[in-house]
Amino acid sequence: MIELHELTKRYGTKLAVDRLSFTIPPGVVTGFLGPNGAGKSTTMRMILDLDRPTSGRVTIDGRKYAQLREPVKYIGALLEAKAVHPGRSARSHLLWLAQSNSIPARRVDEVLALVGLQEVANRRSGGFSLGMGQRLGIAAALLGDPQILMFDEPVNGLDPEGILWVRNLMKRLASEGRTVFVSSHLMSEMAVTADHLVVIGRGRLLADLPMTEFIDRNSRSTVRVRTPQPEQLLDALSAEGIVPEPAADGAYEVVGGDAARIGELAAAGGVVLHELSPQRASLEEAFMRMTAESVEYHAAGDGAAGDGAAADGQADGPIAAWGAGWQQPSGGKRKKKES
Ligand SMILES: Nc1ncnc2c1ncn2[C@@H]1O[C@H](COP(=O)(O)OP(=O)(O)OP(=O)(O)O)[C@@H](O)[C@H]1O
Repeated sequence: MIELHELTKRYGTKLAVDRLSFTIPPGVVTGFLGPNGAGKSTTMRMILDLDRPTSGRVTIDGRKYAQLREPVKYIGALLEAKAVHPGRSARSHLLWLAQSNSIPARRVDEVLALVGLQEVANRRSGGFSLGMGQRLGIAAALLGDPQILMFDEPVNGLDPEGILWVRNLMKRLASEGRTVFVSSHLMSEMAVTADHLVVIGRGRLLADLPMTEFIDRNSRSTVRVRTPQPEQLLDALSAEGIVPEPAADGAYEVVGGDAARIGELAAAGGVVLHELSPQRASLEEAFMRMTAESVEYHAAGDGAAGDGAAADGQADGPIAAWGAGWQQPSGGKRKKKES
């Protein structure tokens, strides 16, 4: 388990991480999301004692990183920056890491097999593709067989097969009872990998809750209805004050509607339906709505928070949509990128 208590990092006048407090529990995959510059890497670096907090603290199973004997056996990490000498082979890099952390050499071959790099284990890592480099970084993180794993953008540069492999690896590690903390810009991937989400914006905690709750709380649920008898449908629904909105493709949408009730009303009115489908927002839409106010840079002319942003995902949109379990980020209007 990793615990952050009021963790803060200031670089000169820049407040990169602002009093972050949250717990990363074992047994689940915890996703770490935030717009560019939100402070994710800085937070991860402080967890690993690579950056000194300005104030606040991090504990790993109740202890500070510096108090851990042989830390790689407690916590393994893949950070974005590659830390491998390009002239070294994958095997010699891992052997060097193993020797300096009293890990038996046979573990090197185990992790090479685990990440699928056996065949290139003796090649110079300088010639590795981005994806192979990621696999080597993951192998290094797993070397000490730690109970806690942290991955910053692990699927970066991986092909679809590699992405699937990382997804299954994360899930397996969590199912073994390990703590798995992972950041990614690939929302669709995060949506199917993480069980729990921690979202930050401008260094501050925006949300800390299960994935499904994050999406449900921060999205507009709608029911799509398609019929060859639109007038009869509108009549049938109006009996209960339901007013569908026409969608661009000829269907109708009922915001906050109950699909079962709509179906019953349509049936009672003898209305033929060609479609009746509840719509669930994607993680990307929910994320865009929630972080719209805390994005550090937007392209000039970027009206919405992104393609997935709902029309009402502005000013009080994401704030109003959240209950007591989240905090409003500091700062006012979005900053436009200067060109
Ligand atoms: N060494 C540093 N010196 C000064 N400012 C820094 C330093 N490292 C990070 N920052 C600033 O702190 C803020 C947080 O950066 P950080 O890299 O942690 O964000 P991030 O969420 O990981 O972003 P990204 O998703 O783009 O990787 C940014 O505004 C960044 O410019």
